[in-house]
Amino acid sequence: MTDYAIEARDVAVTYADGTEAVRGVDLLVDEGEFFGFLGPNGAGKTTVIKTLVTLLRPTAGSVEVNGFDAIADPHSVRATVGYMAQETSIDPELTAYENLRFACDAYGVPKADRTERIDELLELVELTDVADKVADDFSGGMKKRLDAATALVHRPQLVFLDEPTTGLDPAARNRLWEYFRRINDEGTTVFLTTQYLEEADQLCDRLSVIQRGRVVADGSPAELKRRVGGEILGVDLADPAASDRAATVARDEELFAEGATIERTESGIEVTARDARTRGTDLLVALRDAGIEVVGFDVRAPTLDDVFLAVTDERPNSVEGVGGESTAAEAVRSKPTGDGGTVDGEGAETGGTGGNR
Ligand SMILES: Nc1ncnc2c1ncn2[C@@H]1O[C@H](COP(=O)(O)OP(=O)(O)OP(=O)(O)O)[C@@H](O)[C@H]1O
Repeated sequence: MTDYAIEARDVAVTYADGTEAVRGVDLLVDEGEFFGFLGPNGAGKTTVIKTLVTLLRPTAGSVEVNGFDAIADPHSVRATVGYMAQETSIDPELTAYENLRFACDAYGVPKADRTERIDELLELVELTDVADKVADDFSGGMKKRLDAATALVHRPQLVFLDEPTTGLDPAARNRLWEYFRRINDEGTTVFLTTQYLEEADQLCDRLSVIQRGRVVADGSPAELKRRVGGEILGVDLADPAASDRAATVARDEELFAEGATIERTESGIEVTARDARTRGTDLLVALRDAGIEVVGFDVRAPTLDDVFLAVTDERPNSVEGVGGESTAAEAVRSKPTGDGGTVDGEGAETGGTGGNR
């Protein structure tokens, strides 16, 4: 047994059609941690989750979940995890209550606990009033809420939530966040993927970012934001078409510290720099001297959106860094220690195998 809820090393998954979905992924998640797993569409998040919950067998590498070997002992893994998949697992012909009772059966929840557990979960996901209605009549959001509840009936040691709040309105999302926090506070390890970076920021102790099947960054939200390399100065121009010229002005080596990045935006430019706040007014003066009219500006701390865009290089209209070779992407990718980082792995030839929960 380890103290890790998840210890995955050098994991590769190649699908039967030859798609190398995951390569050389290392993931170490501590017991009790609230862990976020982010990445663009098709990066390999669901493939990793399915491997961790034993629905897919890795092509290479080792996976231990809650101290059990996922390849040699998948049943023990499944008994100790909950999994809320992206695609619904609820039965549309059953009522909300019946779906939860069915999940209690499937997960072996003691009979004496079931009524209280189901009532609590129905209330949590705001379905108490429709407990006796069939799920087929539910909206997409209601189905999602019911789905989340079914993954939690057995109070698993570790729960995988694959985009659990997609499609929920903010109030329902907030209620789920509260519940996820509460179960995490009670000791449940949470492994979350989400398309809402604010959600990851609010909830997660630590994050990994996966891109094209490889982990490209990890750290706490605060660490990752620090690695963006300073604060972000946004400048709005009267004529956004002047953003090229404005970027050239901002690239002047006299202006910002080494490592700054300048990017064009729809309304002007954005400068990410350690000294963005103190040197911002110098940039405004330089722009005025160049005959470029500024209509607004602000300085803000980086968000996880900035981290994500920097690390995945997906921010449009990116302009090269100034006065040095470092860019925001490189800064975020560089890690102080070697654990949990990117490891090159060879794709093996066998495809993944499916299984049941
Ligand atoms: N059954 C499959 N057979 C072949 N390729 C697959 C299969 N499932 C997924 N893939 C491919 O593997 C890669 C990773 O997919 P995966 O669903 O794990 O990504 P993801 O990060 O979860 O994406 P999303 O955010 O869109 O759900 C993609 O290129 C995808 O097309």
